[in-house]
Amino acid sequence: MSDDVGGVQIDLRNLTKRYPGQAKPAVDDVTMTIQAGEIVVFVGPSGSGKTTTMKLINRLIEPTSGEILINGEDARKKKADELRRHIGYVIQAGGLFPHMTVADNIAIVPRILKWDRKRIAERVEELLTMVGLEPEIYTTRYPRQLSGGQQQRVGVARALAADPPVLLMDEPFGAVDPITRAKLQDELLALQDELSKTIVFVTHDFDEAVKLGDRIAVLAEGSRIVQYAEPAEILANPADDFVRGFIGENGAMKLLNVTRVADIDLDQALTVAPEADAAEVHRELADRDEHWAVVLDRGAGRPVRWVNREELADASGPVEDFGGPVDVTISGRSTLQEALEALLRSDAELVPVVVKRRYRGLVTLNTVQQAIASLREKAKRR
Ligand SMILES: Nc1ncnc2c1ncn2[C@@H]1O[C@H](COP(=O)(O)OP(=O)(O)OP(=O)(O)O)[C@@H](O)[C@H]1O
Repeated sequence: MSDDVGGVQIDLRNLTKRYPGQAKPAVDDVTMTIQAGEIVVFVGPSGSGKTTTMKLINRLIEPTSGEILINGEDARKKKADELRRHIGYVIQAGGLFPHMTVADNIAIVPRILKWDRKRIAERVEELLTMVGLEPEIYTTRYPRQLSGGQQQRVGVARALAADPPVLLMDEPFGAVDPITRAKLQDELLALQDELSKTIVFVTHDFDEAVKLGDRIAVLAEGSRIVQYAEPAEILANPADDFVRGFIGENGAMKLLNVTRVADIDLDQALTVAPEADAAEVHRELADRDEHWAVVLDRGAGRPVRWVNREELADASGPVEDFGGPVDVTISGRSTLQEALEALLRSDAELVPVVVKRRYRGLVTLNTVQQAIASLREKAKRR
């Protein structure tokens, strides 16, 4: 995420919504802080109150009691219309007006704000480009002439029109096929890298929450917050069986997917120069009771070969004549899942990690296992 945070903090304080005629409140005394520039995902079963909580933020629904502070200011003290101009809102299938062109849909808020024609046209063009739709083709189309994914992109463009600090997204990608959905998710993350809005995102899909969320709020009935934490922490240490139920069977695999190689303790094997004496390397490995050495090239510090101790028994001459070439390396940005994939794909028992072309350490099956164990430990201590 960029340092330049475009979003603002949102505070919900003892927020309650009781619909008329309902025995239980849909939102029951919810208190939480949504930090500026973060994507916070609400996940929870149908009827838990996710949508109601979201609509309380832009006052499409008025609370029965409690407070909503946006950038420290009481949302209820503002005119609802005025408030909504600073909060973009995206719903399933984009929620576009069918009788308006793409350009007119996007221009709704700028027109209310009385921008001049030229400024609006420029903004529409800029936004369409930003969401990956060619302005020349799409400005004059009507929503029915667009695919589901394209409608969704226009919905996002419309929500961003007046550059609001806050975006509310209510199951925006629920109505598109899985491939388009994954693409839209990637696009949202790329946009967010640039814009750093404060985004509240509702979904019932835990995998979507893990992919998009800086933080996930797992909600139960009454919008009760069962756990509110970073995805890795929830995966490593689910608060209870309710959260575990949401994660599903393969929580450990999902944890591999949200953990980056740069953030774990790597194995540190002996590193040697290509011309190092094989017998000496063997002795040193035996002394250290280690199995592998990594040969780094001269100067650049890139891993070029790996050798194991057994191969070096009775060997003589330069170590570069032994062992095998390093043909797979991974970067610090890779996920543990990608590291595991690389390990299983290659014949090697280890995969060197290379950051800025320099060797940093190794990933082995043991490294992966240790990393998961230590993530769990850390999450428990919190
Ligand atoms: N306008 C309304 N009048 C009365 N009850 C309502 C109204 N809207 C929602 N509810 C009730 O409030 C509770 C929370 O609904 P809400 O739509 O916020 O849940 P949700 O978690 O978003 O559900 P879903 O995932 O199915 O969209 C539900 O019990 C619902 O029946």
